[in-house]
Amino acid sequence: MSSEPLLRVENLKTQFFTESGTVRAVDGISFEVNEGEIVGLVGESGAGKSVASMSLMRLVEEPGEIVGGEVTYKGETIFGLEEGPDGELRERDDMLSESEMRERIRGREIAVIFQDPMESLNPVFTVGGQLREFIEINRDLPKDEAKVEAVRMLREVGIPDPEDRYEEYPHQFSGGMRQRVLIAMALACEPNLIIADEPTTALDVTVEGQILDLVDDLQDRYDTSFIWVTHDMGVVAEICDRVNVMYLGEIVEQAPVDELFYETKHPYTDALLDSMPRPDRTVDELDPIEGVMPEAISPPSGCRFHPRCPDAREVCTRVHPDTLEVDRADGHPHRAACVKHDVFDVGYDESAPLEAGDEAETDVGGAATDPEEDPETPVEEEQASTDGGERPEGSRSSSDHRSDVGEASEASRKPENEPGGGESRQ
Ligand SMILES: Nc1ncnc2c1ncn2[C@@H]1O[C@H](COP(=O)(O)OP(=O)(O)OP(=O)(O)O)[C@@H](O)[C@H]1O
Ligand code: NI
Repeated sequence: MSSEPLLRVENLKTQFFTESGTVRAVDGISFEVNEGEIVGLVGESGAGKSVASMSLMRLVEEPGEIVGGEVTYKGETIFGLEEGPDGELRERDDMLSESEMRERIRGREIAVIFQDPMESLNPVFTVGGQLREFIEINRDLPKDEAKVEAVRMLREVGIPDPEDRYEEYPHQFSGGMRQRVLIAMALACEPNLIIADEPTTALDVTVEGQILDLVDDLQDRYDTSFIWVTHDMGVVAEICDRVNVMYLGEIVEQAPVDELFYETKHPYTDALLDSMPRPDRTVDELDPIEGVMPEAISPPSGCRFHPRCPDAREVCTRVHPDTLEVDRADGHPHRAACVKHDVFDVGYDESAPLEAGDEAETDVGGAATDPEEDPETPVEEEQASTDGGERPEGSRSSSDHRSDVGEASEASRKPENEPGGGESRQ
C-alpha cells in the first residue's frame, strides 16, 4: 500500500439550512480510500451516505453546503477551508476550481453511479448514443472512435449483442441491464475512483449478485477503487475491503470487513448485522433494530445512538464519543465511537444501565439539546486498547415499538412537502 491514500476525507461536515432548522447531514466524518480498495459506506436511510458521496464530488445543492473539513484526492484539494484575515473561514487557495472539478475530476478521475439508472439515462435517446456522447465529451474522441469504444464497454459489462442493443432506448433494457450501462458509463473514462450510491438496491437478488460479481471482476482488471454506498450488510460482506458504518451523520465504526463482522465494536453495527438475513438463520430469528433513527436536525445528546442502544448507560446520554482507534487489524485501524471501550475512560463500567425501550419512547424523533452544547468527551488522543466492552445480558427489551430497518427507513423520511424533507438527489 502506498503511503498516501487515493482519497482522504477529514472531519467533513455538510449541512442543509432549512426552514425547520439546520440538518447536520454529514457531521464530521473521516475516512480514506486506498488505491484498488472497495470501501463501504453503510447505514440506514437518512444516515448521510448520499450527502457524503455528493460532498466528495462537491455536488451538494442548495440549501446544502459543505461547512467544514478537508477532502484531498491524489494530494489535490477538492475541498478545504482556512481562516481569512477577518477571522472568517474561507475556501483555501489551493482548492480546485469549479471548472477544474468539471473538466478534470468528475467523470474522468471520480465517477458516480446512482441507484436509479433512469435518473441518469435520458429516455428519448438511445443507450448507445448516450454512452458514445459521454465518451466523446470526456475523452475527446471523434464520433466513430467513441462509438467503437461504447460498443466495447457495453460488451465489457456483459450486455449481450452490444451492436444491436446500442441502438435501443433505455426502456427496452431491464433494470439490471440499465445498471450495467451506468457501470459502463462510469468505467468509460477509466476513472481511478467510482462512487456507487446504492446501485443494486432496486434490483432483485439474482441480478444484484450478477452486478456485484461484475464489479468484483472489473475491479480486479482495472484496479479501480470504489466507495460503495449501501444499507445492506450482505452487499458489504460480498464486495467491501473496508467498511465505514454511518449513523446520523457520523461514522460510528470503521474496520476491515472481516474484522467488522467478527470483532464488532459498536452496538449499532451489531444491530445492523442482527437485522441481516443469513443462510444460517431463519427469518423469525432476525433481530430488528429497535426504534427509528431520529432526525439529523436535533440529534440526541451524548451518543446519538443511545436511545436505541441495548448497551446504553447513563454516561452515554452525556458523553459524545469521538471515533477512536480501539484495535488494529491487517495494518488498518479499527475505530469505534462507543464509550464502552476502555480507551474512552469516561466511567462506562460504573455508570447505571439505561432501559433502551424507555429512552426510545421519549427521545426517538424528538428534540434534544443542541449537539454544539453537549459536553464532549475529554478523550481526544488516540491510543491502542484492547476491547474492554462488557454488555449486560438480555438488555434488549421487546416492545410493540419494534420496526425493522426497512420500516425505519420509511418512517424516518419526511413528507415531501415539508421543508427539509426533500431527497438528496433531484
Ligand atoms: N436537499 C435537502 N434538504 C434538506 N435535507 C436534506 C436534503 N438532502 C438530504 N437531506 C437530509 O440529510 C440527511 C442525510 O440524507 P442522505 O440522503 O444522505 O441519507 P442516506 O444515508 O443516503 O439515506 P438513503 O439510504 O435513504 O439514501 C437526512 O436527514 C436528509 O433528510
Ligand atoms: Ni442515499
